[in-house]
Amino acid sequence: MLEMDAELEQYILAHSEPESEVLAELSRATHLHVLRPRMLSGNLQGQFLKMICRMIGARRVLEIGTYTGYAAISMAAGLEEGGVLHTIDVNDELEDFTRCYMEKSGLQERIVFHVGDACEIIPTLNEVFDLVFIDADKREYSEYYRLVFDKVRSGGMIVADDVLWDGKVADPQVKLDAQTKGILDFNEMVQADSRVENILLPIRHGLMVIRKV
Ligand SMILES: C[S@@+](CC[C@H](N)C(=O)[O-])C[C@H]1O[C@@H](n2cnc3c(N)ncnc32)[C@H](O)[C@@H]1O
Repeated sequence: MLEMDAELEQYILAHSEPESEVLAELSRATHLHVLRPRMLSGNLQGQFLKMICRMIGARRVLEIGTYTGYAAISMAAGLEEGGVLHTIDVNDELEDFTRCYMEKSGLQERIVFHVGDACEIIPTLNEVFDLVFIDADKREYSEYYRLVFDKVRSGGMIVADDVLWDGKVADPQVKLDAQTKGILDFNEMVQADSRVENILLPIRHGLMVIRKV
Protein backbone atom coordinates (compact mmCIF):
# COMPACT_ATOMS: atom_id res chain seq x y z
CA MET A 1 0.00 0.00 0.00
CA LEU A 2 1.31 3.47 -0.81
CA GLU A 3 1.78 5.39 2.41
CA MET A 4 -1.26 7.41 3.38
CA ASP A 5 -2.00 9.08 6.70
CA ALA A 6 -4.57 6.85 8.51
CA GLU A 7 -6.73 9.83 9.49
CA LEU A 8 -6.74 11.13 5.94
CA GLU A 9 -7.73 7.69 4.66
CA GLN A 10 -10.59 7.59 7.19
CA TYR A 11 -11.71 11.03 6.02
CA ILE A 12 -11.64 9.93 2.37
CA LEU A 13 -13.71 6.83 3.15
CA ALA A 14 -16.14 8.86 5.29
CA HIS A 15 -16.76 11.11 2.28
CA SER A 16 -17.18 8.37 -0.31
CA GLU A 17 -20.08 6.00 -0.95
CA PRO A 18 -20.15 3.52 1.97
CA GLU A 19 -19.30 -0.14 1.53
CA SER A 20 -22.32 -2.43 1.13
CA GLU A 21 -22.99 -4.99 3.88
CA VAL A 22 -22.12 -7.90 1.59
CA LEU A 23 -18.81 -6.36 0.54
CA ALA A 24 -17.93 -5.58 4.17
CA GLU A 25 -18.69 -9.21 5.08
CA LEU A 26 -16.68 -10.46 2.08
CA SER A 27 -13.73 -8.30 3.09
CA ARG A 28 -13.84 -9.58 6.69
CA ALA A 29 -14.16 -13.22 5.61
CA THR A 30 -11.31 -12.86 3.11
CA HIS A 31 -9.05 -11.39 5.80
CA LEU A 32 -9.98 -14.22 8.19
CA HIS A 33 -9.93 -17.25 5.90
CA VAL A 34 -7.99 -16.59 2.68
CA LEU A 35 -4.28 -16.24 1.98
CA ARG A 36 -2.91 -12.86 0.82
CA PRO A 37 -5.97 -10.70 1.68
CA ARG A 38 -4.14 -7.53 0.65
CA MET A 39 -4.96 -8.55 -2.94
CA LEU A 40 -8.61 -7.60 -2.32
CA SER A 41 -9.51 -4.24 -3.93
CA GLY A 42 -11.26 -2.64 -0.92
CA ASN A 43 -13.93 0.04 -0.72
CA LEU A 44 -12.14 3.03 -2.26
CA GLN A 45 -10.98 1.14 -5.35
CA GLY A 46 -14.24 -0.80 -5.57
CA GLN A 47 -16.22 2.45 -5.57
CA PHE A 48 -13.87 3.92 -8.17
CA LEU A 49 -14.38 0.94 -10.51
CA LYS A 50 -18.13 1.08 -9.98
CA MET A 51 -18.07 4.82 -10.76
CA ILE A 52 -16.19 4.17 -14.04
CA CYS A 53 -18.90 1.64 -14.97
CA ARG A 54 -21.57 4.28 -14.26
CA MET A 55 -19.68 7.03 -16.15
CA ILE A 56 -19.31 5.01 -19.35
CA GLY A 57 -22.69 3.26 -19.08
CA ALA A 58 -20.95 -0.12 -19.04
CA ARG A 59 -22.86 -3.16 -20.30
CA ARG A 60 -19.96 -5.53 -20.96
CA VAL A 61 -17.08 -5.74 -18.50
CA LEU A 62 -14.20 -8.21 -18.21
CA GLU A 63 -12.15 -8.70 -15.06
CA ILE A 64 -8.87 -10.67 -15.24
CA GLY A 65 -8.16 -11.95 -11.69
CA THR A 66 -11.29 -12.48 -9.58
CA TYR A 67 -9.70 -13.57 -6.26
CA THR A 68 -12.65 -13.50 -3.79
CA GLY A 69 -14.87 -11.33 -6.00
CA TYR A 70 -14.68 -7.90 -4.35
CA ALA A 71 -14.06 -5.88 -7.54
CA ALA A 72 -16.33 -8.18 -9.57
CA ILE A 73 -19.29 -7.49 -7.26
CA SER A 74 -18.42 -3.76 -7.11
CA MET A 75 -18.38 -3.42 -10.91
CA ALA A 76 -21.45 -5.63 -11.40
CA ALA A 77 -23.35 -3.18 -9.16
CA GLY A 78 -22.46 -0.35 -11.56
CA LEU A 79 -23.62 -2.04 -14.78
CA GLU A 80 -26.51 -0.82 -16.88
CA GLU A 81 -29.69 -2.89 -16.95
CA GLY A 82 -28.99 -6.13 -18.85
CA GLY A 83 -25.24 -5.74 -18.34
CA VAL A 84 -22.88 -8.69 -17.90
CA LEU A 85 -19.51 -8.95 -16.19
CA HIS A 86 -17.13 -11.79 -17.10
CA THR A 87 -14.48 -12.53 -14.49
CA ILE A 88 -11.64 -15.06 -14.74
CA ASP A 89 -9.49 -16.71 -12.08
CA VAL A 90 -7.11 -19.64 -12.38
CA ASN A 91 -7.37 -20.62 -8.68
CA ASP A 92 -10.18 -23.18 -8.41
CA GLU A 93 -9.68 -23.49 -4.63
CA LEU A 94 -11.47 -20.16 -4.12
CA GLU A 95 -14.38 -20.94 -6.44
CA ASP A 96 -16.98 -22.02 -3.82
CA PHE A 97 -16.08 -19.17 -1.43
CA THR A 98 -16.29 -16.59 -4.23
CA ARG A 99 -19.52 -17.92 -5.77
CA CYS A 100 -21.14 -17.81 -2.31
CA TYR A 101 -20.53 -14.04 -2.06
CA MET A 102 -21.61 -13.43 -5.65
CA GLU A 103 -24.92 -15.07 -4.70
CA LYS A 104 -25.18 -13.14 -1.42
CA SER A 105 -24.75 -9.90 -3.39
CA GLY A 106 -27.85 -10.73 -5.43
CA LEU A 107 -25.87 -9.84 -8.58
CA GLN A 108 -24.97 -13.39 -9.64
CA GLU A 109 -27.25 -13.16 -12.71
CA ARG A 110 -24.99 -10.42 -14.06
CA ILE A 111 -21.73 -12.28 -13.38
CA VAL A 112 -20.17 -15.01 -15.54
CA PHE A 113 -17.38 -16.57 -13.48
CA HIS A 114 -14.76 -18.48 -15.51
CA VAL A 115 -12.28 -20.71 -13.69
CA GLY A 116 -9.10 -21.20 -15.70
CA ASP A 117 -6.11 -19.44 -17.22
CA ALA A 118 -7.02 -16.00 -18.56
CA CYS A 119 -4.66 -16.40 -21.52
CA GLU A 120 -6.67 -19.42 -22.65
CA ILE A 121 -10.13 -18.07 -21.79
CA ILE A 122 -9.90 -14.51 -23.22
CA PRO A 123 -9.62 -15.67 -26.87
CA THR A 124 -12.84 -17.71 -26.40
CA LEU A 125 -14.91 -14.70 -25.23
CA ASN A 126 -17.11 -13.45 -28.03
CA GLU A 127 -17.87 -9.98 -26.61
CA VAL A 128 -17.07 -6.32 -27.20
CA PHE A 129 -16.11 -4.84 -23.84
CA ASP A 130 -16.74 -1.34 -22.48
CA LEU A 131 -14.26 -1.93 -19.66
CA VAL A 132 -11.52 -4.44 -18.89
CA PHE A 133 -9.99 -4.58 -15.40
CA ILE A 134 -6.55 -6.25 -15.40
CA ASP A 135 -5.63 -7.59 -11.94
CA ALA A 136 -3.97 -11.03 -12.24
CA ASP A 137 -0.35 -12.20 -12.75
CA LYS A 138 1.92 -9.14 -12.96
CA ARG A 139 4.30 -11.01 -15.32
CA GLU A 140 1.47 -11.40 -17.85
CA TYR A 141 0.03 -7.84 -17.90
CA SER A 142 1.39 -7.05 -21.38
CA GLU A 143 0.00 -10.32 -22.72
CA TYR A 144 -3.48 -9.63 -21.22
CA TYR A 145 -3.40 -6.17 -22.81
CA ARG A 146 -2.56 -7.61 -26.24
CA LEU A 147 -5.23 -10.30 -25.89
CA VAL A 148 -8.03 -7.91 -24.88
CA PHE A 149 -7.18 -4.86 -26.98
CA ASP A 150 -9.22 -5.74 -30.08
CA LYS A 151 -12.15 -6.80 -27.89
CA VAL A 152 -12.48 -3.30 -26.35
CA ARG A 153 -14.74 -0.86 -28.17
CA SER A 154 -13.38 2.53 -29.26
CA GLY A 155 -13.92 4.90 -26.36
CA GLY A 156 -13.82 1.89 -24.02
CA MET A 157 -11.53 1.62 -21.00
CA ILE A 158 -8.81 -0.69 -19.73
CA VAL A 159 -7.85 -0.27 -16.06
CA ALA A 160 -4.80 -2.09 -14.66
CA ASP A 161 -4.18 -2.49 -10.92
CA ASP A 162 -0.88 -2.56 -8.98
CA VAL A 163 1.07 -0.54 -11.56
CA LEU A 164 3.15 1.21 -8.86
CA TRP A 165 3.95 -2.18 -7.29
CA ASP A 166 4.63 -0.81 -3.80
CA GLY A 167 6.76 1.98 -5.27
CA LYS A 168 9.24 -0.52 -6.77
CA VAL A 169 8.68 0.85 -10.30
CA ALA A 170 10.45 4.10 -9.40
CA ASP A 171 13.04 2.75 -6.95
CA PRO A 172 16.51 2.62 -8.56
CA GLN A 173 17.76 0.35 -5.71
CA VAL A 174 15.15 -2.34 -6.33
CA LYS A 175 16.21 -5.81 -7.47
CA LEU A 176 14.38 -6.46 -10.72
CA ASP A 177 12.19 -9.50 -10.01
CA ALA A 178 9.88 -10.94 -12.69
CA GLN A 179 6.75 -9.19 -11.33
CA THR A 180 8.39 -5.76 -11.18
CA LYS A 181 9.76 -6.26 -14.71
CA GLY A 182 6.30 -7.29 -15.90
CA ILE A 183 4.78 -4.09 -14.51
CA LEU A 184 7.60 -1.87 -15.84
CA ASP A 185 7.26 -3.37 -19.34
CA PHE A 186 3.48 -2.95 -19.22
CA ASN A 187 3.66 0.70 -18.14
CA GLU A 188 6.21 1.46 -20.90
CA MET A 189 4.12 -0.32 -23.52
CA VAL A 190 0.97 1.60 -22.62
CA GLN A 191 2.83 4.92 -22.48
CA ALA A 192 4.20 4.30 -26.02
CA ASP A 193 0.87 3.13 -27.47
CA SER A 194 -0.55 5.86 -29.75
CA ARG A 195 -3.93 4.05 -29.90
CA VAL A 196 -4.74 5.06 -26.30
CA GLU A 197 -4.86 7.93 -23.80
CA ASN A 198 -3.70 7.00 -20.31
CA ILE A 199 -3.31 8.36 -16.80
CA LEU A 200 -1.54 6.65 -13.90
CA LEU A 201 -3.46 7.36 -10.71
CA PRO A 202 -1.89 6.86 -7.26
CA ILE A 203 -4.98 5.10 -5.88
CA ARG A 204 -4.05 2.22 -3.57
CA HIS A 205 -1.25 0.27 -5.36
CA GLY A 206 -1.55 2.41 -8.51
CA LEU A 207 -4.17 2.26 -11.25
CA MET A 208 -3.32 2.74 -14.93
CA VAL A 209 -6.50 4.13 -16.50
CA ILE A 210 -6.46 3.72 -20.27
CA ARG A 211 -8.97 4.92 -22.86
CA LYS A 212 -8.95 3.41 -26.33
CA VAL A 213 -9.28 6.31 -28.79
C1 LIG B 1 -4.80 -9.38 -7.04
S1 LIG B 1 -5.83 -10.80 -7.10
C2 LIG B 1 -7.32 -10.15 -7.79
C3 LIG B 1 -8.07 -9.26 -6.82
C4 LIG B 1 -9.48 -8.93 -7.25
N1 LIG B 1 -9.51 -8.36 -8.60
C5 LIG B 1 -10.11 -7.96 -6.28
O1 LIG B 1 -10.29 -6.81 -6.64
O2 LIG B 1 -10.41 -8.31 -5.14
C6 LIG B 1 -5.10 -11.70 -8.44
C7 LIG B 1 -5.82 -12.97 -8.85
O3 LIG B 1 -5.35 -13.33 -10.16
C8 LIG B 1 -5.40 -14.73 -10.28
N2 LIG B 1 -4.55 -15.13 -11.42
C9 LIG B 1 -3.19 -15.17 -11.49
N3 LIG B 1 -2.79 -15.59 -12.71
C10 LIG B 1 -3.92 -15.82 -13.44
C11 LIG B 1 -4.17 -16.26 -14.76
N4 LIG B 1 -3.17 -16.55 -15.61
N5 LIG B 1 -5.45 -16.38 -15.16
C12 LIG B 1 -6.48 -16.08 -14.32
N6 LIG B 1 -6.29 -15.66 -13.05
C13 LIG B 1 -5.04 -15.52 -12.61
C14 LIG B 1 -4.93 -15.23 -8.91
O4 LIG B 1 -5.39 -16.56 -8.70
C15 LIG B 1 -5.55 -14.20 -7.97
O5 LIG B 1 -6.76 -14.66 -7.40
